[in-house]
Amino acid sequence: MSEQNSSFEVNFDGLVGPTHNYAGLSYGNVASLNNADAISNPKEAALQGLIKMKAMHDMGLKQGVFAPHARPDVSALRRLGFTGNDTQVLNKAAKESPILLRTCYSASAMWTANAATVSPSQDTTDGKVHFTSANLNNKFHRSLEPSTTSNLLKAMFNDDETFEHHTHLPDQPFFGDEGAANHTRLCDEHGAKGLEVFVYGASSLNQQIVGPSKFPARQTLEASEAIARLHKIPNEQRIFIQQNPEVIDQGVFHNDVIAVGNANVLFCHEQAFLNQAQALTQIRQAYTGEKLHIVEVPTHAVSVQDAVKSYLFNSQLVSLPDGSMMLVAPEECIKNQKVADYIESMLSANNPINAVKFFDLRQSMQNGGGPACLRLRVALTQTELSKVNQATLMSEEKFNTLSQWVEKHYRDKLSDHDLADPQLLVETRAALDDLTDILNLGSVYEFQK
Ligand SMILES: NCCC[C@H](NC(=O)CCC(=O)O)C(=O)O
Repeated sequence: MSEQNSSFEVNFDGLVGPTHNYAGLSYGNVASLNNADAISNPKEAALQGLIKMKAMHDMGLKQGVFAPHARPDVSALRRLGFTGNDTQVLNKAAKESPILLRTCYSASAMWTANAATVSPSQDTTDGKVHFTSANLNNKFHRSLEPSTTSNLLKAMFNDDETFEHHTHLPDQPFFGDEGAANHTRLCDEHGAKGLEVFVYGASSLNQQIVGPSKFPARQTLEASEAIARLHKIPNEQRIFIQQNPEVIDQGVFHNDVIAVGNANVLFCHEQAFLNQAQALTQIRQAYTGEKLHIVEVPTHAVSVQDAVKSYLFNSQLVSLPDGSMMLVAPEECIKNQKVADYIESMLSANNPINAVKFFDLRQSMQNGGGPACLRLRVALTQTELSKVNQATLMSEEKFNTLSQWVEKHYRDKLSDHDLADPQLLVETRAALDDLTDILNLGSVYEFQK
């Protein structure tokens, strides 16, 4: 491959929105439920995210920014029967149903691993990069995301010859889709053909497939199959694997809480997949690259409970420009002795992962989102990268502008009580109006149309 058209993985991180709060909305997500009444700090949350983005950029990686959504979602509240002007709608909702008000205030779009599934041009028969926004219909607050996500994706990847955008799958549990959190791509290098691994939690049609019994399976096989079809991925370049229903019941609500892939490495817990030995054999057989490394973590080293608490597998695994591989982990991993010990032993063992960097992402972690949840990966060639909206790419200058923007517009404390304050809506709209200029997005929000 010529230097001119070398390929990269670009991570588009969700910029945490000004209404980041803890509302306990995600049944099956242990952190979200445990922190239901905590007071959030949106300013700190956004800055923690920006520091990670800047650090990735400084390591020579390609880094992008994904804008937050407009919250509160006043039109969702209107659709639910709250009437009057914006202030009246908020007042009525605060009085009649504080929980609905919380859902419409959620900043959950920050977890862009759930924004969409992306297939790079090397994997698609038409040679385009395909995007399907996730319908996220398992949780009401997240089901509000797909149309704005599509607007944003189109404003970021705005070139019809290069990028293909698909409408999210029908808004129905039958096609429950949580985006890239249940999808990974294995390949010798980012510019090579990949094997796309789709991980589902249950099937809507096949009753033989037994899902979890306590917590919901958010991704269905039928959704994953539809996406593989939409993205024009040849049969031999895709595989569908079932997540272990027992770990979903222990709080592994997305596959990226128990496994992460990068290039030719799959890093997973030994209980990640149903019938794991067989599942890994299938993956090995389907892999057409030269060498696949599977780093499987045994339960005696790290229990499922420790994996859920520390978010070890929600680390990002990235290939650095010098060809080495780094684990980008949440700080919670050092605080857990077993996990810290495991990481140390893994770095010196015979596998491609040879460095680790820890980040303080506590504000996001407390809602169940680690480093990998916060980013959407898009593998692009140099030419494709040149077609991306350049204002959405991270640089020293962009980092400074965005940090100042956060300092100017964000509150440092948000509790349930604050959500009834109509001033918060005014503040968020002013912030997002500024942001769409900074990121050159045009009018992507309903309130701007
Ligand atoms: N990939 C990480 C997603 C985390 C997200 N948490 C939330 O929506 C919590 C929101 C709250 O409880 O306020 C979820 O569960 O989908």
